Amino acid sequence: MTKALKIQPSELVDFFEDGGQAMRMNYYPPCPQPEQVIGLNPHSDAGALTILLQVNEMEGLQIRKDGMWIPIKPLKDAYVINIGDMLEIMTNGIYRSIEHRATINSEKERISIAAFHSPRLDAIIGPAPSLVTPKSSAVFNNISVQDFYKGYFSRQLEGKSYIDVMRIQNE
Ligand SMILES: O=C(O)CCC(=O)C(=O)O
Ligand SMILES: [Fe+2]
Repeated sequence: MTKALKIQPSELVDFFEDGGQAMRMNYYPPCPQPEQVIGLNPHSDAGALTILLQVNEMEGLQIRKDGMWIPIKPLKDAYVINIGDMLEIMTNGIYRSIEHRATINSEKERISIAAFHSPRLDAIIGPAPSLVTPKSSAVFNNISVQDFYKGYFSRQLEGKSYIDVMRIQNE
């Protein structure tokens, strides 16, 4: 990733030396009226990278692309890798976090396991210094990882609205 971005490895890698991994298992029971409910509200993940397994290969995960919801069909033994908000901030918006949601079906339960990877909690994250140039100014403010999570978990999941709070406003 640092090669692709043409930045020093230390500008990304050091943040993950004592980084965190958190895991969530999601169980979505079937519902006779699936169009009336949502499994997981539209959101982007807070951390840097998420590795997601659609355990029993039931459809339900959708990503938002150009304003449309696109289903991500489960592939056997394959993981889905999602970019989270913190990686969007650290790459100054070059890698964009993906908005996604989970829907419910009427026939069978759906199970997924997500592993969220995050910089160490006491780090201050912001756009990598060499991605901020006179031609491409910083798009996001710096914030501590702890404060980022505090803000993220004290709000409702609502698309990508939280990362906008970190955006530098140009008058
Ligand atoms: O169930 C899924 O496929 C998505 C889960 C998810 O987005 C999450 O746990 O953050
Ligand atoms: Fe998610």
